[in-house]
Amino acid sequence: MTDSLSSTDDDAGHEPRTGVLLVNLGTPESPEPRALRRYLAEFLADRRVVELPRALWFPILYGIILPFRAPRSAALYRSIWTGRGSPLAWLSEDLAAAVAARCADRTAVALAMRYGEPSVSRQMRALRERGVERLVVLPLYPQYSGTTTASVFDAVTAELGGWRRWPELHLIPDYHDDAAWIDAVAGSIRTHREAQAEPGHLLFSFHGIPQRCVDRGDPYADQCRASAGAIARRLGLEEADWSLSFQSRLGRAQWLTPYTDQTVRALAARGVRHLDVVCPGFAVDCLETLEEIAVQNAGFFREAGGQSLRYIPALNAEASHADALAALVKRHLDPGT
Ligand SMILES: C=CC1=C(C)c2cc3[nH]c(cc4nc(cc5[nH]c(cc1n2)c(C)c5CCC(=O)O)C(CCC(=O)O)=C4C)c(C)c3C=C
Ligand SMILES: [Fe+2]
Ligand SMILES: [Fe+2]
Repeated sequence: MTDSLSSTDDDAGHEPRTGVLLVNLGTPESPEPRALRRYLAEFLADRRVVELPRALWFPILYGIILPFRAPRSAALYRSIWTGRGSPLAWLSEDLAAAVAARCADRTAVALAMRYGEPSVSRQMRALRERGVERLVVLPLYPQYSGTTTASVFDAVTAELGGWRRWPELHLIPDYHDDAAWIDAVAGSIRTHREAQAEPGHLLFSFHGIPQRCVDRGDPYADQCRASAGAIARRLGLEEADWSLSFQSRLGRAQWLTPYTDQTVRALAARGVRHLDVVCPGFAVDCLETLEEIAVQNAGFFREAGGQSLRYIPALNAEASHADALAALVKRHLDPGT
């Protein structure tokens, strides 16, 4: 655990000890089919992620999806694996350490994964052992979705179901329009584009969700559009300079459109030679950015006649990112500041 609790804090007055739980999605433990099966089985059995009746879904999951997808996904993960393991895991750890360094005394910061380890339960218990009486939960998803954010909150409240004494609990549902976060993303885009000889068209690509979720009231798509609009305005872009699309579709149902793969092909066909792609729904880089965008979609763009697709990395553990998240937590606890 990363924290700023020190031995002298016990004498520091009446402020409750605060815990900040950052939660990301999770990632397989190794890029091997067995680990992928375990990870995907937990992820795709979550009712927040796949809403089909279990009697219908489990035979498809165990009979078709896991046997076919686990080896294929393992090979993709192998292509992005590093000496420190899965990028999502260690980039999230580095981000949590950077946020902890910016938090007040008597504040402990922990990182949990919704699927796999370290689990939400384990990290909540660790914070309890540190004497935390006030808990802030910040899912590392800028835009709220029932499929991601609500699933994190489910895990938190399921763990609390077994606690005699609840902490003072604060849930941060999203930060899609947070000014400091918008500035951080815009600043990163500007820096990357200024380093290019020729400016490109800017594509905002967000992870998709099934259209049905949005039809039933999920605010995710509206928040993605609001984030992209605010970042584009901050950059002073004209409407014609940027586009928005949704990636990572799974299965045959209708997902949010336009799809990223079709969009990059259409932009190339329209004569766009250089395409800058940014994924502001991902706090840190992961399979869906490093492989799906930077490799797979870069290939689609070139096949369709484009010259170069330039992926702009996630904010990861950058100072501007940690500053924005630490300020978000602080403001949530002290709205006057
Ligand atoms: C950023 C927000 C995310 C939303 C919304 C989301 C919805 C969603 N995802 C799936 C299925 C899969 N996603 C996978 C990987 C993955 N997804 C996110 C984030 C969101 N998902 C991240 C950060 C990652 C990368 C994890 C990593 O280890 O790097 C995968 C696994 C990879 C693969 O096999 O392709 C699946 C499967 C659904 C069904 C869904 C909404 C219903
Ligand atoms: Fe609160
Ligand atoms: Fe996903």
